[in-house]
Amino acid sequence: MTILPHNAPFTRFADWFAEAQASEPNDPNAMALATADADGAPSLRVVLLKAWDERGFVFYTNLTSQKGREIAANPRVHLNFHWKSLQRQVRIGGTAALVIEAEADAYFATRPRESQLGAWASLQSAPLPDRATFEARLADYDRQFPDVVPRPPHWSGWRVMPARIEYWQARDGRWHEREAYLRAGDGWTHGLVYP
Ligand SMILES: Cc1cc2nc3c(=O)[nH]c(=O)nc-3n(C[C@H](O)[C@H](O)[C@H](O)COP(=O)(O)O)c2cc1C
Ligand SMILES: Cc1ncc(COP(=O)(O)O)c(CN)c1O
Repeated sequence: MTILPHNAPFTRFADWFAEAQASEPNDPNAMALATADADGAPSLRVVLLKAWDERGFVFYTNLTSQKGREIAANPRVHLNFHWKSLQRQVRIGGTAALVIEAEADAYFATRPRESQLGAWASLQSAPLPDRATFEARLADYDRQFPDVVPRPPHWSGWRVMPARIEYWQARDGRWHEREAYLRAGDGWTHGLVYP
């Protein structure tokens, strides 16, 4: 099998993502993120892609959330983009690693103040007794940080470093096209998959 250059699967991602950004009415960067707990039980939720390059695909979240705890214990994850109007799906399987502090700080600084305060006030995935409790916590942090809101230590980014990337394009009669890239050393192997 041919070994393709290191950037081979990413040029297709660049094309498809640009087309999704031009055509999807909402959140073209939304992707489902699957994690598994220590017993192998899967869980799935949507997060937003905030950066990507040949190193991987970055999203930000609370590190003490369910997903944060699961990834810390088992960094093997899966991502799925479904661009409905383009009838396309991209599946990315790989391993997550925390972004460096400076990268997380730089992204956090671009977020609206309300979102920054939310990152402090939300004990993401923990039970919330009532909405007023969350609102009181938001008000507390609003007072605590009258100027710049620093990035909370429990909030950062994960970069999913892909081991497999599959591109799926719908075709008439369900005769879809599937093309998979598998990491092989410094490069990638590539092949078609039955629909
Ligand atoms: C379109 C969309 C985008 C979202 N983006 C994020 C995100 O980037 N980071 C995040 O922590 N939660 C995001 N959420 C909320 C998550 O889906 C989820 O509810 C939350 O992270 C808690 O997940 P967990 O309990 O499995 O950790 C998003 C939800 C939707 C519907
Ligand atoms: C709780 C939460 N955290 C983080 C994000 C990431 O996006 P942003 O940084 O644009 O808020 C989202 C997006 N919906 C979110 O809901």
